[in-house]
Amino acid sequence: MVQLFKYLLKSTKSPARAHFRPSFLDTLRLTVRGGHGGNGLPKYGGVGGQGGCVYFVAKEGHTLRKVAQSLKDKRVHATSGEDSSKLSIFGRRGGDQRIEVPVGVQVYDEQHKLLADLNEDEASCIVAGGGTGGCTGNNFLGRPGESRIVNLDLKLIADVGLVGFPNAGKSTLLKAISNAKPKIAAYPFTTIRPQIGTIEYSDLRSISLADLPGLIEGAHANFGMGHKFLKHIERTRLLLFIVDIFGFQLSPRHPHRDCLANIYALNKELELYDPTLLEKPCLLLLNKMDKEGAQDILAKVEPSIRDLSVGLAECPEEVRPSRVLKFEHILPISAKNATRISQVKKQLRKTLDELAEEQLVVDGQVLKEQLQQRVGIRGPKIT
Ligand SMILES: Nc1nc2c(ncn2[C@@H]2O[C@H](COP(=O)(O)OP(=O)(O)OP(=O)(O)O)[C@@H](O)[C@H]2O)c(=O)[nH]1
Repeated sequence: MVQLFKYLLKSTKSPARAHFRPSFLDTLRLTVRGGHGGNGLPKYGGVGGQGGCVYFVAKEGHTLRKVAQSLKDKRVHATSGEDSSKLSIFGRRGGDQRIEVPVGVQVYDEQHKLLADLNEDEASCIVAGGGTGGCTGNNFLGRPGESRIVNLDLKLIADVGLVGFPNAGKSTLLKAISNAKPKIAAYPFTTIRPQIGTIEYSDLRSISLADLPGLIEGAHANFGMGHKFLKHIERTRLLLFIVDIFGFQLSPRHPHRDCLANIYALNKELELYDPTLLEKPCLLLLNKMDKEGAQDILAKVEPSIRDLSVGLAECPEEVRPSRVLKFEHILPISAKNATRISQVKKQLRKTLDELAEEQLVVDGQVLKEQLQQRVGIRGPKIT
């Protein structure tokens, strides 16, 4: 009977747990410890085996949730090195612990010092070295391995980051332009976790587009879901801003901001979070152009959007940025009716290709300088 009750309770609890469990995990804290070095054997000058180390390897498709599930107590220990013995003068090395983590993970120590940035497949780093084996230098006593607490912080890597306030139409655009299937509803904060879609082109090239939800005024100060999503923008190469042409009001307690004020507010949020974000190339989409009156608003605000510094003085002080964005392109669209979506697709591709070309030139220049330094003045002339 007791068993039956236990079983029934378990079966009623699990759906609720599953419902409340946040499905997107982007930070994880682990305790890692390298193996102890084995002891040496003074009589024969035997050397103990080195302790194994703990290392992380980035794997495409892996998630932090999988890591958390595989390490129940969030502790990882490598095994100790073998002691030296009469039969084995050199003790065997301890076994390493390999932990697979998602691509895009940054590893920090307790003092928030960056230990490694695993931003490509198969990138790896040692997070806890093994202790040295006992030998003459340490009185034949093996040393303990390194031990520390590490924080894994996942920052998504996408070519394009979609930046906009709630209800602007980010999910609708993502659905229209890519293979993603986000949830769409007529109320703010429908999207509660980052969504990534892939845009495919006829020449088989594809680019990734991340919808970064939860951006509101004050997000830079961690208001709302603040940094949880803003941090993902850092890893994108291009920012795609999207605003509702009719403006946005977060709640009846907040002021209604028109489309131009929203652009300034987005500008200010990024500036306060990390001013270097303003240096990224950016495009602007003015959404919901299918609605009545949209064309009139567009005609009125377009000149001010083309040069944001012009209307800065009239912008409400609380959303006034000190440095304004310069959009490379401005496109009025209707995400709902898929109007001008193919143009957005083309423009994204064009801008990213241009960026890649510029990067190629920079990389070439760096390589040339490195070669010149290595070969020196007596080597062959590098042109
Ligand atoms: N008329 C019109 N409505 C649109 C358009 N794009 C989106 N909407 C509507 O605007 C509402 C919000 O759209 P979403 O795509 O969920 O907006 P979001 O920016 O993802 O919102 P959050 O999930 O809160 O971040 C929905 O009711 C959409 O149907 C458009 O081009 N025209």
